[in-house]
Amino acid sequence: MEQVVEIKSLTKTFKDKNAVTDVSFSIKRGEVVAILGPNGAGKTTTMSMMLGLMSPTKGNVKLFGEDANAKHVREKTGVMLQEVSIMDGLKVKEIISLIRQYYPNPYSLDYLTQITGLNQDDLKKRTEKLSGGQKRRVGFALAVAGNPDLLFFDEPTVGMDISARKLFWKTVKDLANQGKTIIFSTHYLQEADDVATRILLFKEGTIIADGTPDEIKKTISKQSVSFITNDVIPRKMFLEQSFVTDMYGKDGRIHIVTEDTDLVLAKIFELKIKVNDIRVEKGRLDEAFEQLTGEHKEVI
Ligand SMILES: Nc1ncnc2c1ncn2[C@@H]1O[C@H](COP(=O)(O)OP(=O)(O)OP(=O)(O)O)[C@@H](O)[C@H]1O
Repeated sequence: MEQVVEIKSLTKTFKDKNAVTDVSFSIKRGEVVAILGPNGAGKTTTMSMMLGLMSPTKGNVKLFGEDANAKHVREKTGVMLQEVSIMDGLKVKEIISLIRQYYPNPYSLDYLTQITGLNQDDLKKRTEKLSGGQKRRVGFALAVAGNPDLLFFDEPTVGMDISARKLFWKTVKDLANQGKTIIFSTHYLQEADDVATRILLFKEGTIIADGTPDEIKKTISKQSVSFITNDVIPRKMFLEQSFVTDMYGKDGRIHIVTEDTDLVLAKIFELKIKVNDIRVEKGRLDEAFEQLTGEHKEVI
């Protein structure tokens, strides 16, 4: 299958701090890739380099086998950044029409209004009079206007209300079904789980996991048993059990990460530990995220 994005040994250093360190990956046509990671993990920096908006300190980026700034690469690429900046002084309809003109095979204005939920009143508004949420809808329309093969969205749903979000993801799925390649960053893990065919998980400037949401959940996120207790938990004894892989406290609950929740429950009952509100949890993406990025732990 055609490689749309190829990134080799990408590094970006700001003063003497590495924001991105030796990152390599490629993305094929039709993939929907979520870029996840905690704040400061290097997601935006990587996206900026992919788009040719920032030059790498080392390594290189190819989009459609060429430089991201090449004219016909730009014609095939649509972008919606975190800060949607739209030219003031124009009506929404005028700016969408203006952007459509740059492209050889743009979507119709009707299609763009339908997929973004902009109504006739919105189209007549001057861009500086738009609310934050309306601005994002316009930003989305502008990103898609040229009927691009490759779309980048940096935290696209921040500031969108629930109906705008729903419509946005429905459209992304429709665009993916048309064979478009889509790359987005988000802090809403459910969005990645629902929409992405692949997740790239960043931490401290490197990729620490790369796979489908199911692969990431299955291979890394273990099952766990969690509960509330006032008893002293024999931590060392639990950690010595072959089926226990981790144990930690979070939000007043003890979590025992395991390959076999039945054995953990049996142990709890055998030891007669007084526990309340027992929850047995199978792998979830947020757990995988927490385990992989180490964002959850308190010492117990
Ligand atoms: N222009 C800059 N100058 C100096 N340091 C920068 C610059 N841009 C980013 N950084 C640093 O690079 C690191 C990665 O930042 P980046 O914005 O790529 O993270 P991110 O994963 O997108 O985070 P967030 O989820 O908060 O948007 C951070 O430590 C950040 O402080």
